[in-house]
Amino acid sequence: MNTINPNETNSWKELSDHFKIISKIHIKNFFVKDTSRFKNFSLVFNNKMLVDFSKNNISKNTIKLLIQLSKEMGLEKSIKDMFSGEKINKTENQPVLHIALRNMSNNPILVDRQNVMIDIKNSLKKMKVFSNLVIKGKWTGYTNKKITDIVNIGIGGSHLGPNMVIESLQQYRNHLNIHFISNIDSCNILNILKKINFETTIFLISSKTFTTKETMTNAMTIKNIFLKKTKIKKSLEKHFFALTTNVQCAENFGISKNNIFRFWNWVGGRYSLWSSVGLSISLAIGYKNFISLLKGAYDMDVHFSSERLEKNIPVILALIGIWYNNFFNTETEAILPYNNYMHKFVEYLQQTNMESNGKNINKQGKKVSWQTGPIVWGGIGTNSQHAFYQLLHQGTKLIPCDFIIPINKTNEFQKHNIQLLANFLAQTKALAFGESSDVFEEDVNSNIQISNNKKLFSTFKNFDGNKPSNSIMLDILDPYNLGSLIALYEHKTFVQGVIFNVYSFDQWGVELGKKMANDIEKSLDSKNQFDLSFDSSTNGLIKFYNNV
Ligand SMILES: O=P(O)(O)OC[C@H]1O[C@H](O)[C@H](O)[C@@H](O)[C@@H]1O
Repeated sequence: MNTINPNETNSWKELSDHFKIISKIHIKNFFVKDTSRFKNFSLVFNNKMLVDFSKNNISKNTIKLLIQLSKEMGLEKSIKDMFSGEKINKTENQPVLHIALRNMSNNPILVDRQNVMIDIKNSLKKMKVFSNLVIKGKWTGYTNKKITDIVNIGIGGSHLGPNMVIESLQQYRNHLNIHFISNIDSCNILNILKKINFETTIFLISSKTFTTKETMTNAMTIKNIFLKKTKIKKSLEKHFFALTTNVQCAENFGISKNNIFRFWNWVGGRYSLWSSVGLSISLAIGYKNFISLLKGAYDMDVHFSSERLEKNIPVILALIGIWYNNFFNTETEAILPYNNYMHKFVEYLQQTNMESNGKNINKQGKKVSWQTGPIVWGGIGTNSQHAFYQLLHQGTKLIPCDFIIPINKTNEFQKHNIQLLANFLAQTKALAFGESSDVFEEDVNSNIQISNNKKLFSTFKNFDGNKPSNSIMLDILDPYNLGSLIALYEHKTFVQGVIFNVYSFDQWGVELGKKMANDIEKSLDSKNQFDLSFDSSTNGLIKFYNNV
């Protein structure tokens, strides 16, 4: 195991010195000095994805030093360890093998000397058969009607991935309506109940552990309402399914054996959309498209595990992220997809990144003295341009951005597509290069007496530029490219975790809140006379609730 901290490496010291030079250079000057800047700082994946990282505060030497850092932190070995099924999730004593779920090669992947590919292939077969039956109307409900609606009941990784993929791939959707119940807030259930007919709806209870409170409470409520209506216990067999690693708990809940779609403990919750947790995806867009999604991710896995670091897209994006996070001390990064269907992408990435690398203890159990995972946020373009871009352009915070756009030339609204692309290009250009306020003077309303205030007025309109961004262009938004894009961000997160020297595949930070919620829930039970043995704030809030 690597035992070095990033800030103890030689590269870190070199990068700190290098930062003092680079931080004084405006991005536009890198372009002046190097007329082949785009060529030198962009990579193409499979002729389908272009990653332009030229509009960053980096030189060739920056990349060289960052790669040196990754080598000192043992990145190459860490990649090998993950792909060969080593138990790299040490705090849970598990391998991390979402890459096995999309392994399209014939190579076996071993966990405790067992080839997991056999179970994975069987699971895929089961998903294929079931998806086809439902889509073709051959799986019917308890009154023999065809299925029209699917409700996925799950939260966190058992919700965000499938929800994001299904939203992003709207254009590949079939006739099935897909709904998600995730929140314990009863508004969520009530809203979905208004839309569905139990006779034609199936429920996928999606939970790796099958113990998550929200999911179990929601599933039990739905089951009770369902049985009240059907009055036949056997009707559950036609309508209730489990996507889980915990077969026993699913059976105890009343799910029949055949209706359990298994996956395994070595799949992290936030990396589980490739497993049976993706059943809602396979139902929504068809099994063939689900396989294309996996294939896109697999090709990115091959690129990530075999390409040299200098040309490795997830590695380069991860290192640029480290450069800002740890040397420029930026606290956040913005993800800005220019595609309306991708409106759930940021929410999904927040879990991937922030749950993985939001850690303050290193692999040796010591408090870190360097910054770890950034705050990930963002929104879709062009809407966000009219909401928060003001701060990106003229605020006091430096926010590195990823602009993402799938090219769209096919539909009849070409004017819209062109305007969308023009905005995408204009924003990254404005951020990087800025513009002197003189350019705007001719726009100034002639009624305004600007002569005295001219200087003052123009400062408000000044764009300093020098704001970094990556541009990611996809040749189309299809299952294959979306798979590649998701895998790219998964691996970026992994690389950063290696460099931060933290364990990226556990999430102990979510436990305390869950435990406290259980204790407080008991005290809210009126039978217990509102136990007020907490701190004065919690007690005060409970008293207010009690008196309303
Ligand atoms: O799939 P489940 O076991 O129900 O877990 C659902 C989610 O809850 C947990 O609190 C974790 O923070 C997530 O990583 C996980 O995806």
